Amino acid sequence: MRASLLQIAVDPDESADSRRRRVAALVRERRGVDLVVLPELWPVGAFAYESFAAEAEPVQGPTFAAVSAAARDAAVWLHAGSVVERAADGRLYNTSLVISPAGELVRTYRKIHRFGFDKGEATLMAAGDALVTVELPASGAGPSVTLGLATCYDLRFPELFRGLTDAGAELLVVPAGWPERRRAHWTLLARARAVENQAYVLACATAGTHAGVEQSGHSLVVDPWGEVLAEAGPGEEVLTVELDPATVATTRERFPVLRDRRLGLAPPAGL
Ligand SMILES: O=C(O)CCC(=O)C(=O)O
Repeated sequence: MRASLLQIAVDPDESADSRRRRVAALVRERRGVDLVVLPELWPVGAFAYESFAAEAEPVQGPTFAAVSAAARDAAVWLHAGSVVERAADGRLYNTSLVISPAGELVRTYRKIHRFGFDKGEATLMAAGDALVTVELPASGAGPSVTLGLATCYDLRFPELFRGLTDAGAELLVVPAGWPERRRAHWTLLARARAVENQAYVLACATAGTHAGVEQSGHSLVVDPWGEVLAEAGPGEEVLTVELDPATVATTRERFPVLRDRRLGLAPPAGL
């Protein structure tokens, strides 16, 4: 299968509406690939905390309207990155959307680990509490493949990814708005999650600078052996890779580390 990661620049001189139109046009250009992935909170900017409330939208709000039509026109599966969701009870969530080639919303994922410690997203947004996978059905000569969903800061929590692996995930998809100053962690953790779960990692970051935070760019795709198949530079870029989902099963068969897990170990003895 072919996948494209759209590493979108998020800069303050472009409105969310203008970026939605621009991103929809980029998605339309991806006709012919199977899966397109967008970054975290690209309409508003992951660090534009002051704009979260004003730019919050329902799951099927303006971002969904713009990109679902583009997914349908291009006939691609679209992981649309995330939006600031305003839920029915008024709470905000960092919510990812997965859209079918027919333009239908098939799955949402509310970011589980909120970034900022006692500030920013961690105080402005509510946390999701459910693991989410989505199976893309077989198409043409390609087999079905199961995506496991995570968002940005989630990348630091290996147990979430192990849970996705246990639920059958073969491609771990991680939209992000990762700061440049911690880029070394981004690439290291993306490779670690691929190696330890023997799965593909598709990690799609933003570029540009917003709210004074320079974004890392350097989206990357890692194979189940931990090899980086492709890595973007710092600016806006489309990264397209060829993946073979069968590699996940063959890697797990030939080097069956997951089989050697020891669950239910006794806790350390007390004093
Ligand atoms: O963990 C990090 O260093 C960055 C996380 C982050 O920026 C986010 O989750 O929005």
